[in-house]
Amino acid sequence: MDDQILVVNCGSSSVKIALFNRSGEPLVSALAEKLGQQDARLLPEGAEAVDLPHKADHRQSLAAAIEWLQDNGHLGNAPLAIGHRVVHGGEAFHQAALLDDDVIRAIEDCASLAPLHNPVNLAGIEATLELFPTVPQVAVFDTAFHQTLPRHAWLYPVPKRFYTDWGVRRYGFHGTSHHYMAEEAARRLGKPLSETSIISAHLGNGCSITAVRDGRSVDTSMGLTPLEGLVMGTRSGDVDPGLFDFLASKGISPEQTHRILNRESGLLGLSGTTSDMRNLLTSARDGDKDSEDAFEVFCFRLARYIGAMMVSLDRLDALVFTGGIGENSAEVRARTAEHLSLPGFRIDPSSNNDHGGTRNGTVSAADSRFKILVIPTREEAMIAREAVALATGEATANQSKNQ
Ligand SMILES: Nc1ncnc2c1ncn2[C@@H]1O[C@H](COP(=O)(O)OP(=O)(O)O)[C@@H](O)[C@H]1O
Ligand SMILES: CC(=O)OP(=O)(O)O
Ligand SMILES: [Mg+2]
Repeated sequence: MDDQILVVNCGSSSVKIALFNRSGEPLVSALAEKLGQQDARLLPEGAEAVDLPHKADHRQSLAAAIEWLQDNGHLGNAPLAIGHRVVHGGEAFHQAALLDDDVIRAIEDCASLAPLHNPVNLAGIEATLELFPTVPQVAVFDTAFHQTLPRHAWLYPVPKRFYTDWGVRRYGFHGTSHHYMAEEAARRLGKPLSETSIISAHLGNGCSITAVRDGRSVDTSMGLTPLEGLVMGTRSGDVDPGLFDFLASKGISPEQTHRILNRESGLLGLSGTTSDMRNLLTSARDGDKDSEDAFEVFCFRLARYIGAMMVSLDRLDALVFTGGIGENSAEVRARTAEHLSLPGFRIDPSSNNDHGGTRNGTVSAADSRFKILVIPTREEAMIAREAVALATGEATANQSKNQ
């Protein structure tokens, strides 16, 4: 009972927790949502929703979620190890790290680069340190997998001192998911990871795309912060930097611009109604022009980035779709592939409609120049794996594969 691994993923308005056994098999998970609101609640997998304290914050929700796991017999006195998703690790972390005062300070130092993410990641860490002071805790960074980017891919063409003085560069995010995509694609293709080259499109609320060459991240769409790149639920992705000046001339402050580009743009900004792709597709099918626009811009920009990622590869074994949108939206995959007929991506409509369910995730047509795969992401399982490895010095069965 005391060999479970607890994984904590504190997002901007939610906390996801998941419990795994020591060999990395999932046991149970729960989502605490609407944090800071009147109706904050805990949604345990396969069980009744539980009300959280009025306007519960991350710490209170996490404590309530852990209590639920214990009261319902899923978790003993304490887990064997705890793994935390930490979004920004700057240049300090090329891999996961056991939490100590120095690591916590380094995460605090990166908070200004990921203001929506790192402070809540730290709140989760503080909460579990308080509850389980003797359990080893591990931080798994979104940025770590991208520390292999070549210099030409991470340097921005701005005065060099911005990098040397302030660390202004491309870091990249969702690395845990892109890393898993590369490993899982390699497994499905029957190749070693070190000989597998893919383009991985992680399309959730946040969206990013990564070129993985022979198992290493070589280009990625997110940058200094998780705002650059693709269109997202509420984030704009790439815009003309001239927009900042223009908005300032209209009396919009830098703080307002930050809020608009992070929270009021993307699918929400264009549709005017929703940041959620599922709702957007329903409105677009009902003929709502703004939702159609949002869908079209999302797919076009994604296709453009897929083309751009090919520049960093000398061979492409598969284009991989993942995340809530990538795994579930046949429309997004089909429309994106339509823009990519010149390089030779072709979707097989019937496999695409069942998300590759009968073909081991393959949704490309027989005459497609490149394989197209749908692979469900397993960020929490990857975090559990890293936590076991660091806390116990053991590699799990999964981890020794493909290396
Ligand atoms: N069946 C579906 N069709 C289209 N989009 C979907 C579907 N299911 C989920 N999504 C979309 O996936 C997105 C959420 O992705 P997810 O990876 O769960 O988010 P997060 O980044 O918060 O983990 C939302 O835009 C949601 O509408
Ligand atoms: C880095 C990032 O964008 O994360 P999320 O998709 O969880 O918002
Ligand atoms: Mg996600």
